[in-house]
Order: sequence, then C-alpha cells, then structure tokens
Amino acid sequence: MINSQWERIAGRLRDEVGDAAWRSWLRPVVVHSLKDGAVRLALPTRFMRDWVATHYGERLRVLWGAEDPSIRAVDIVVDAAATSAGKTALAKPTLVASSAPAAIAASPAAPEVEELGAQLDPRLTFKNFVVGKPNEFAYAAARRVAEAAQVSFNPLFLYGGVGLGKTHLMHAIAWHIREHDPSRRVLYLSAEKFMYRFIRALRSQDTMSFKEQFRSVDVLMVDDVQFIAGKDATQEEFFHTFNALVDQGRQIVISADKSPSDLEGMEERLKSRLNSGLVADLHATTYELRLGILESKAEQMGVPVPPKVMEFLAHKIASNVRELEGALNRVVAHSQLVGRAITLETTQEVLHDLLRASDRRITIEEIQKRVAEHFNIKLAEMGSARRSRQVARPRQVAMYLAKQLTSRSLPEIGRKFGGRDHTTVMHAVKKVEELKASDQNFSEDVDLLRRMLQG
Ligand SMILES: Nc1ncnc2c1ncn2[C@@H]1O[C@H](COP(=O)(O)OP(=O)(O)OP(=O)(O)O)[C@@H](O)[C@H]1O
Repeated sequence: MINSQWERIAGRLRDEVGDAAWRSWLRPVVVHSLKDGAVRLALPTRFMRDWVATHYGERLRVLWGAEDPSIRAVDIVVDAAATSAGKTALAKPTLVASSAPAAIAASPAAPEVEELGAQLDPRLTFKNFVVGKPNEFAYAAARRVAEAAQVSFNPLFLYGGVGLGKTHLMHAIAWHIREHDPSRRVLYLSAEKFMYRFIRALRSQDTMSFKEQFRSVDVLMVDDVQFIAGKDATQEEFFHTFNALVDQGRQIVISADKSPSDLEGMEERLKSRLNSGLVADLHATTYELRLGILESKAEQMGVPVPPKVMEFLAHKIASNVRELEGALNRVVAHSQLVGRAITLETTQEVLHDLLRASDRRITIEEIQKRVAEHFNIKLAEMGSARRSRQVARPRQVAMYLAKQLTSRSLPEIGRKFGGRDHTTVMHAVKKVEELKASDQNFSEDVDLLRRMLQG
C-alpha cells in the first residue's frame, strides 16, 4: 500500500515540479518503510538527500498526510544501496545529457523516409535553443522555414564553426514540421550518410529507387555538406536531387562549416545553387549567450548550479557550445557521484585539464600576429597610437577576436594593445559586430581568421 501511495504522490509531484526536476531528484527516491507515523524515504547520496529534504520535504509531508492522516512525518535518509536498485538518476543519460543523446524515432514520417534518414534528437528543439546576438539571424531564418506553409527561401543554408548549433537548428526545424504538419515528409541526414546511401545504390545497381526515395520528400535537410567536397560523383547526384526538389517547390535546408563560396572542392554550379537561397551564419558565441545557454541547460537538468560557477564557465570555455555543455555535464555528474554541492573550487578541480587547455589555447599575442599578417600591417601597429583606418580596423578586429577567443577581460585586452582603455576595446567589439552584420565580405574575413586561430 505504501508503494501505491508513493506512486500517486510521485505523480502529483511530477506535475508540480516538472519533468526535469522530477527525474533528477524524485525518481531516485526509494520508499523504505512506514513506522510510528513516519515514512522513511532513501536517496543514494547525502547531497541528494539534503536537496530533496530542503526543497520538497514539507510538500512530501503534506501530500503523504493527505494520503494517510496517520502519517505525520517524512524522514529522508541516505542509502547508497538505493543506487544499486537501479533507481538512481545518476545512471540516466538525461542527466549527463551530451554523453548519450536519447535519440528517438520521430515518426509520423513515412517508414521508408525514416529508414533513409537519421534519427532526431528530442532535445534539439526550438524551445531548447537559446537565442542571442550571434545566432538570432540563423534562428529567425530556421523558424521561418519551419513555420512557413510555402517555401520561402530555397535552400536555407546555415553555416558556422564547430559546435555552434547548426545541427540543433536543423533538428528543431524537423521537429517543428513533424509536430505541426505531420503530412509533410521530412528527411534529415548527414551529407556523409547521403554519400553512403548513394554508394550502396550504385553497388546494388539500384540508383533508380535511390533517386525516387530522395525526390519524394517534402523537406530535405542535409547536415555538414562540406563532407562531399572533392567527392565528384556524390556531388553530381546531390546536384540533381537538389534541382529536382527545388523545381517541385520542395524545401531544402543545408548546413556546413563554411559559407557556400568558401567550400573548397565543391563544384561551382553547386556552390552557386547553395548560394541562391538564404545564407545564414552562426557567429562565435558571446559571453552573454554562453551564460544564457548554461542557465538553460542547468534548468533542464533540474540541478542547482551557483551563478558564480556559471559565470566562470562562460568566461573560461569560450570555444564552442558543445565543449561548454560537456564541461557543465562533468561538473554536475561529479557533484552527484560524490554527493557534494557544486562550488567554484570543485569546478576548477573537476575541469582542471580542460581549463588548462583553454587557457593555453589562444593568446592575445597569437591573435595580434595572425591579424597583422592577414591585413599585411606591422605587428607593432597593434599597440601603436596611429589611428588611420588602415591600421585601426585590423586592430579592432584583433581586439574583437581577443574578446571572443580568450577569457581575458576588457581592461586586460586594452593593456595588450598599447595600454588602451577598456572602453576602446568595447567600442572595437561593437564596431566589428556592426560591420559584420552589414558587410558580408568583412564578416567572412573575420570568421576565416577566427577559424584559423581555432585551428
Ligand atoms: N543556442 C544554443 N542553445 C542551446 N544549445 C545549443 C545552442 N547552440 C548549440 N547548442 C548545443 O551545443 C551542442 C552542439 O551543437 P550542434 O551539434 O548543433 O553544433 P554544430 O554547429 O552542428 O556542430 P558541428 O560543426 O560539430 O556539426 C548541442 O548539444 C546543442 O544542443
């Protein structure tokens, strides 16, 4: 009976606290016993016990009292064996999200289309995508494609550096369409998979059905198209598939790590096709966006992460969102495994390898050198007082990149540029952002530099 009471209470709590918090904190609860008007519940670690007692202790008591008025108290104890009962959240991949994406078959699509494509990750939705300045344009374009009843721009071409959210936006488009218009057949796959399917069809001399399958979809989404650069036969096939779908008014969404014009090893006619719709760039993240993403991920996990820790991570892990997410997962997993609260000290301890690598990764001196070479000016101009456009612009670009790629503060960056004030650095960052938004060539130039520096 006590277990059926718990089932009802757990159901209520799940509605009250939401799925994420329930999975993290309440699903691991094991009901131990009922004795002398007190229910005993167990959790596998001290940290979890304290958390549940503080946040849900009173609510548990009230709900249990409502089930059985003779119950006056709820004791929450630590019992490591609760873990081995397989009931703990620690083992659940949902908690340590990036290590094991819980891909599911997303399936109102026709079975043959489903088989042809890749599975969609249920976490990669618009709702879970944090929007900030660097990705707002790409996000808006993706939403438009997902929501439009008619094809608006064809193709939508999303590009940006590693781990900045291209795949996330593509999955989000696919989820949105499947949810709101299940009759449309959406096919999402990587360019690599496209190639292997094509090779298989060639081998089995079955290219006709390959063509038919691909040309029967309403929305074709191909991720990481740079993969087929230099692969002539696949490009040729892709080109024809592309044309056939566009001619029939079907939507195409493509992602790549570079803009169409920068895709080396790609045929000119394909490049120009890829350029013919809307090209949207995901820029390197800013501190504010990284912080927003951390807050959102922590909330999804239902784990309390002190603001100081999130600020620290947002400062230190500036490379890309995947690494940022990985760092947060490590910190959370560590805290739950050892049963200790997350603090700045434990974070530094757990991530010492990553932090050392990120500190070592790119220096302001390296940035200055690369940018000076790129714009063909003397390295000394980075710190000089000269203000002519010819040297001021590269200097601003170097300051912008220093802000983006290192964890140095504005005053620190200013000091490295001939002892300039932090407001000068701030102005430079703003100026470069404005120019990037208004001048595509300039934007591509800066992104190219960033990628070169990131290796
Ligand atoms: N704005 C964002 N909000 C929330 N999560 C994000 C955001 N941007 C990226 N992510 C997360 O970062 C991780 C990496 O993103 P994603 O796989 O989409 O990157 P990508 O640009 O496709 O990288 P790659 O070039 O390696 O294919 C994913 O887990 C994704 O959910």
